[in-house]
Amino acid sequence: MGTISWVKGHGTENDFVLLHDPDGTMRLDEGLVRELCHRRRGVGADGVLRVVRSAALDDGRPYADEAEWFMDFRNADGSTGEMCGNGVRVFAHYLRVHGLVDPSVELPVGTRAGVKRVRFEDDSQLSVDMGRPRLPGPSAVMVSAAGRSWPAVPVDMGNPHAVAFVDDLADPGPLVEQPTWSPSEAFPKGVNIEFAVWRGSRHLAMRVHERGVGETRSCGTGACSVAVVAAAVDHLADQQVNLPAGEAYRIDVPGGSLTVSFRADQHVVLTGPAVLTARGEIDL
Ligand SMILES: N[C@@H](CCC[C@H](N)C(=O)O)C(=O)O
Repeated sequence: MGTISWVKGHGTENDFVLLHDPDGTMRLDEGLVRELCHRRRGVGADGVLRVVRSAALDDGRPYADEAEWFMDFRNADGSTGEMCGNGVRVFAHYLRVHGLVDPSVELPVGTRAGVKRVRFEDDSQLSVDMGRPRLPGPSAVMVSAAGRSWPAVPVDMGNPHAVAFVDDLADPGPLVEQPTWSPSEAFPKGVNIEFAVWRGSRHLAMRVHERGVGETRSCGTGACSVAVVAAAVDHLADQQVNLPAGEAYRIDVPGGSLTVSFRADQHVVLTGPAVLTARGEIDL
C-alpha cells in the first residue's frame, strides 16, 4: 500500500493537510481525502491542499501561463472546493518555507476560482487579492439552525456563501447539523453559511458552517463575505453602490482574527497569518 508524506498547517485554526505532488502523479480520491482529514483515524484537518504544478493537472492547466503552482483544494468530505482564503495563505507559506518561490515578489496561485495573487507582508502576515465579490441577490434567502431562522445575503467569493446577522453567536446552537436554507434552489451546489455579529465600527465576529466540512474555526472567503455585507450595510445611508476603497474590517473568528480591505478596483483583500505545525508519514 505504501505511505504518504504530509505537512500540517493552519490559518486562524482552519487546518489543512498539505501533500507535495509537484508533477501531479498522486491518485487523490475522495476516500483518501476523507481518511487524511479524519480526526481519529487520520492526520485530522478541515481539508487537503495538494501542492501541484498548474501544468500537471487538468483543473490547473488553464492557469499554467500565469501561475506555476496550483492549489488543489479538497474539503474534509472529499469534495472539491473552488477557493479557500485561509488555505491559499497556508499554501503560499508552504512554498516559501520550502524555497520554491521568491517571497519578495507577489505569488500567483492557480485555484478553481482563477488566479489569486498572494503578497508576503513584512510582519509575517500574508495578503491575498481575492478578486471581486458577486452579490447574486436581490432574491431573499432564509437560513435556519437550532429551530430559528434569519434572512441571509448570498455572496459569491469564487465559492458560495450566505451571510446572516444574529443577535448572539450562540443563537445558531452547536452547528452539528447542516443549517438549512430556503428556497432550496438558491444554492444548488451547497453553501458556506456565516453567522455574524457586530463588535464595533468596522469590527465583526462570525461563526461558520462550511460546505463539505461542518463548523470550522475560521473561513477566509467567509470573512470576506461578512465584510462585503457589512460594508454594504455601513454605506446604505449614503446609497454608495461601490465597496469603500481603503476601508478595512476586522473579522474575529473562533481561531483568531482576519482583516478584510477593499481596493479602488473593487477587489477584496484578505490579510492574516499562516503557520506550518507538523510533518509526518501516514501508512495507507
Ligand atoms: N475555509 C475556506 C473555505 C473552504 C471552502 C468551502 N468549504 C467550500 O466548499 O466552498 C476559506 O478559508 O475560505
